[in-house]
Amino acid sequence: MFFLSYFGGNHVRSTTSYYGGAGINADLKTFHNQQVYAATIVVGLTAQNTYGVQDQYAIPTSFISEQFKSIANDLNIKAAKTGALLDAKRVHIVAKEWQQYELGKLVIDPVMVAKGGAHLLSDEAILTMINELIPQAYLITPNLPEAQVLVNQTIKTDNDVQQAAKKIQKMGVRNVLIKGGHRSNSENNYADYILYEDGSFKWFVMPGVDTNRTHGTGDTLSAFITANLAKGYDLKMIMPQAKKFTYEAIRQTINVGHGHGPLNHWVEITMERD
Ligand SMILES: Nc1ncnc2c1ncn2[C@@H]1O[C@H](COP(=O)(O)OP(=O)(O)OP(=O)(O)O)[C@@H](O)[C@H]1O
Ligand SMILES: Cc1ncc(COP(=O)(O)O)c(N)n1
Repeated sequence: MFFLSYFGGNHVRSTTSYYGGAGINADLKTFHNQQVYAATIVVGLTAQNTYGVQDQYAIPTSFISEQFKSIANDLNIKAAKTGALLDAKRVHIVAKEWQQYELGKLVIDPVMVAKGGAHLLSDEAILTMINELIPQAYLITPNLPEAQVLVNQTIKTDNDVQQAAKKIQKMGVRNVLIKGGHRSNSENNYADYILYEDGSFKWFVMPGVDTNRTHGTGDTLSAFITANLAKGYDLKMIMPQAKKFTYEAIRQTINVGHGHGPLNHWVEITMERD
């Protein structure tokens, strides 16, 4: 799924999940926290909770196109993000519609597999994403397993991460953020790596929080970035605050559900204030 947000002329988008922790819900909560107006284009629905994804339902492509038209004919969109796009047909329609309209900066969160193991992007959709969507994007934010699939290589060392980011950038996306939530180091730190469009790069390192309440961490990080791109902030300024927001949303835990719980989207980290 996939959706949009809007702030006095700005827009964002993402995925859906209906118990409230990941996908569209994590995105909407983050956009609201960051004070951007959020609107959505829903590409698919999931039945899920903190135990996992129980079912999913793909929205007909004609209806996805109709949603694009409704949004583009009315709102002044400045940035948008994708979430789970499910299959090749849906990646194709999103890429095609994106090309038609002026919708600002596109952030791709290439959601492939949910924490519980459910596949939210088919194998054949990955090629469509590489060929049709990635070349249109301002930023892509794969986690380590997703980066491995995109480059078709195992990623173990810091050097592997850097090489993978270069390879993904060559696919046509301007900036590449490889999230490190699936690989803590010997000091229990999680390191995210970003390769910027000017060729410079940076590692963002934060201590690991010992918790299983990490449902929607990637959605939250990419939604924070998208919201602040919509507000006009520079990506290099946004990154440290995005990492801090996600870290605090994990650390200041809330007790919801019995499995992989959601983050705390009430934390107060903004671009203006720590
Ligand atoms: N236990 C943790 N403690 C601290 N930071 C974490 C932890 N788990 C993940 N992170 C951070 O959360 C962000 C998201 O990374 P991650 O690799 O988990 O994304 P993801 O797998 O796409 O998440 P999701 O699929 O839940 O949306 C990164 O900044 C990562 O470093
Ligand atoms: C619709 C949707 N989008 C994204 C995720 C990723 O979140 P996680 O990996 O934490 O399960 C999800 N579970 N559901």
